[in-house]
Amino acid sequence: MSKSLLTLDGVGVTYDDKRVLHDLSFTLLEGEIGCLLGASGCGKTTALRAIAGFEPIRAGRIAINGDTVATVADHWPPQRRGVGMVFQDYALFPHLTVAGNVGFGMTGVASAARRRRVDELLEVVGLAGYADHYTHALSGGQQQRVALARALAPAPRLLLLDEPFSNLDVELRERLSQEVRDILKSRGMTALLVTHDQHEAFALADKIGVMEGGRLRQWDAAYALYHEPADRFVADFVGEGAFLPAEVVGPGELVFELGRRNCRAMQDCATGSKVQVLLRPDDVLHDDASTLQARVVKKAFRGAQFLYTLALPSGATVLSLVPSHHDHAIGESIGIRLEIDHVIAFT
Ligand SMILES: Nc1ncnc2c1ncn2[C@@H]1O[C@H](COP(=O)(O)OP(=O)(O)OP(=O)(O)O)[C@@H](O)[C@H]1O
Repeated sequence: MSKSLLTLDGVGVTYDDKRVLHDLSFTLLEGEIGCLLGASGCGKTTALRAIAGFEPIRAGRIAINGDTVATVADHWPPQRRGVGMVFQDYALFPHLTVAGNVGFGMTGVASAARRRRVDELLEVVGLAGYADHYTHALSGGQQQRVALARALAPAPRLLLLDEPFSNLDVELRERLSQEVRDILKSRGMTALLVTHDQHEAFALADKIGVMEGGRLRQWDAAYALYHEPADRFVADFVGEGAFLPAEVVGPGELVFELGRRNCRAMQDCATGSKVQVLLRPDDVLHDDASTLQARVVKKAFRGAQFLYTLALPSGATVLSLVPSHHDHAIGESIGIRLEIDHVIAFT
C-alpha cells in the first residue's frame, strides 16, 4: 500500500485575526497528483504557502513524508521541508540562462554533476538544446517548463504548483497540463496544484479538493466529484447540470418530471419530502423513439456535440449533450431518455 506523502489534519490559517483556512484535512499518497480547486479568494494559495512553510498555522498539523513539519507550536522553515514550488509568474531569473535557472537551487553539487542533471531535466521537459538561451527570449510555455525543471532539480519530496498555467492561452494550457502530468508521473513525483480552472484540475489531478470560503467541501477523484458530489455547492461548481424538483415517495424512491428512480442517499428521507435531483448533460440522452418530449430553448455548438438546453412541459429546463449531426432548431421538440448510473439528490 502506498504511504501518505502529505497529510493536512484540521489545518487553520489566520491573517490579522481573520481566519482564512478552516479545518483543512486531506491526504496525498506518494506519487499522487492532487489539486485544490476553487474560486478566487477561497484560500488555495494560502494552503500552498502553509504547506511550503511560508505561513504559520493556527490550528492542526501538516506532515510531509512522515515528518510533522507544522503544528501550532512548531514550524519547520521552508528549506527543511523538501518542497519544490512552481509559481504562477514562473519567477525565473532574467539575467541567468536556462541552465543557470534550472541549476540555481542545486547547491553543494559539483559543477559537472550539476550540468549533467540540468541537461537531463531539460530533456525531460522538452527543452534539450536550450541550456544557453536566456529566459526572456522564450515563449510562455517554454518558461513554464524551465520553472518546472528548476523546481524538480533539487529532487524535492513534494512539488507545489500555484496556478502554473494561468498565463498561457487555453489551448497551450490544456496541452501543457497533460505534458506536466506525464512528466510528474514518469518521475513518481507527488504534487499538489492549485487552480480555479476545473479542466486543468481534471487533466492533471488524481484527487481534487473543492474549496469554498477557506473550507474543503470534498476531496475526491474527478469522476466522483462529477457524478457523486457531496453537496449542492460541489454539484454546481464542478461540471454543468440542472436540478429538477422531486418528491420522496418511499425509502430511497423519488418521483420527478422525467420518471421514477431510486436514490441511495435519500434512503432515510421521510416520504413526502421535497428534494432536488441533479441531472448532468450526459444523463439526458436524445432519443427519437422516446415519448418524453422536450423543447429546444438554447443550443451551443461544441464541435463533436451540441449542448442543448431543453424545456420540459412544466417549464423546468435540463441540459443534454447530443452528437452534433443531430442539429435541431430552437423551438423544435425532441425525444429524450434518461440514462443515469447513480441518482444524486439534495434536500
Ligand atoms: N497576506 C495577507 N494578508 C491578509 N489577508 C490575506 C493575505 N493573503 C491573502 N489574504 C486573504 O485571504 C483569503 C484567501 O486568499 P488566497 O490568496 O489564499 O486565495 P486564493 O484562493 O488563492 O485566491 P486567488 O486565486 O485569487 O489567488 C482572501 O480573502 C485574501 O484576501
